[in-house]
Amino acid sequence: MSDLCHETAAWRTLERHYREEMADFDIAESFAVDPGRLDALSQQAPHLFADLSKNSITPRTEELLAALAQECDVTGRRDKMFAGEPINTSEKRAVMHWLLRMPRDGGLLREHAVFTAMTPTVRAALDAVHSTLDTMLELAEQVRARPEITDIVNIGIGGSHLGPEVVVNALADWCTPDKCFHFVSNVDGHELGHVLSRVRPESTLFLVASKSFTTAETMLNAHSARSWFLEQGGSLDKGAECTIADHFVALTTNVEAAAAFGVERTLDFWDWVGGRYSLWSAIGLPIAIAVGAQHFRTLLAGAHAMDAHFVTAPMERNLPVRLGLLDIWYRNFHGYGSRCIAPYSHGLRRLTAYLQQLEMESNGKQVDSNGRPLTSATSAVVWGEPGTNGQHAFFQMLHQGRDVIPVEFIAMRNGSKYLGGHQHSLLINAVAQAQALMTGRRDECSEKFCPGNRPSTFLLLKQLDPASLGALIALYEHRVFVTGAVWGINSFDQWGVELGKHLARDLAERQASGDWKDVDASTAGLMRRLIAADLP
Ligand SMILES: O=P(O)(O)OC[C@H]1O[C@H](O)[C@H](O)[C@@H](O)[C@@H]1O
Repeated sequence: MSDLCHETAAWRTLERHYREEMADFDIAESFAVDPGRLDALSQQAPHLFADLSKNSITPRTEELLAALAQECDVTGRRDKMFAGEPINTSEKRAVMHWLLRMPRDGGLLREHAVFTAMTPTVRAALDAVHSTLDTMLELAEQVRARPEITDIVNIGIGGSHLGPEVVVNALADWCTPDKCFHFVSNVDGHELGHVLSRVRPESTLFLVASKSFTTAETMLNAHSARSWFLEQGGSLDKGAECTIADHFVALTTNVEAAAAFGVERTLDFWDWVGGRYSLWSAIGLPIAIAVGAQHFRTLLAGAHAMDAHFVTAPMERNLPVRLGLLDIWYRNFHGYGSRCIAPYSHGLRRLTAYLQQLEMESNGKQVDSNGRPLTSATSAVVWGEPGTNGQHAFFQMLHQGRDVIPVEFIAMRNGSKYLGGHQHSLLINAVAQAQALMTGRRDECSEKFCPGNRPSTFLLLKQLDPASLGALIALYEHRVFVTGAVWGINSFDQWGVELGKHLARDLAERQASGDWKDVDASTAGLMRRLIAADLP
């Protein structure tokens, strides 16, 4: 048995199924043929309902995809992750973001082997998780109780930025109205400069969030914030009124580097928390300050419920597995190159950016975890915008363009506390778009013709609350795990990103020395133009 997915028997069967049974498949017609279609292809999962029935699949497709998952040992790989094995092979690290949301007593998994057969190392890690969590939530409550702190500035990028930003935006109804939250990530001075022009040192708390505490953008922004703080009357002197010690907190695994930077208060986490999976760790401090300890724990509980579902639900009713396999079906058998995310929610306006890192940084790889080249395509391009805005922009292409792009609708039955009457209109639009993509407009000719038969998935939450949001994000994490497991890749490293960082450092050194030897003409030419004082 080969462990390369495209060499499995299940893969060949799926190719045949695609060619022979699905070539003329029409989603709308399939509802007439199979009255049980909606029930078979939809399900309840923790905190959300998923309708997969408007996809180009049949129950038979799902059966064959499940056979592929079995042949690729998806559950075996999952169990290794939940046993704390070093499945991030290139960095020799365990992958245990799920541990960050496991209750001390194992919660929903207390009678499952994940908890009962936990190794002493993982058990010790769980203890450390809870002790840091308690400290973090205590600190969050202290900050919430300080009325003089009116602004929280989170300085971080990638995983140390996107998750907290998504959650704080999404949980706006739960956030303290007493404080303003600013998320600074770009090294473009405009971003930090703009924030600093609107805050005062004595009323601002800076959170320097960086797993490595070496990321160039974050370090430059943190140093600039520190200089600004001192220039504006802040002090290094512990006896002073407005001190760095009181106004800067570091969130990192690199405690030494944070101390060297001069931050006294550090919340740490561990190398087994991947950056893009870190919002549940100390990186979540801005969230905890925004929503408070209790709601942060509820966010964790929602994610834990999805973890338990992923670990215990049978394959055919396991939502992360079903969605992950659907992604394989579209990417590898239909050849669709992208997937559109359409959250019908202003609160989720940054979700797509978050998912772009989660999916494309995890699974945008071309070798498997043993370094063998993959001939099958991997991560699709993930893109999108909230509805209904997207309807007035790119939805035209989704309906009538030549490319078929599966769409993911995410909606909440209950809306924001503001202007509740708008929610109905928002939801109707989401459902109508999914319907229009499927049915098209086939009775018209030429310009008005819409082909229809365009797939979509509909995820429905009761409301955008801490528990549902936790479950939704964990659902995506595990779905990415499933696709990565089928492709056999290591979803937890990011060597492509490292290349860019390395070359940026190299160019900075060359700029200082003026040595452009062995640098391609375009790169050297651009650098010379950047340096030239008399740029035309
Ligand atoms: O948290 P940091 O160590 O500063 O890293 C921030 C980000 O850096 C890089 O872009 C990595 O590819 C991301 O995965 C990471 O989240």
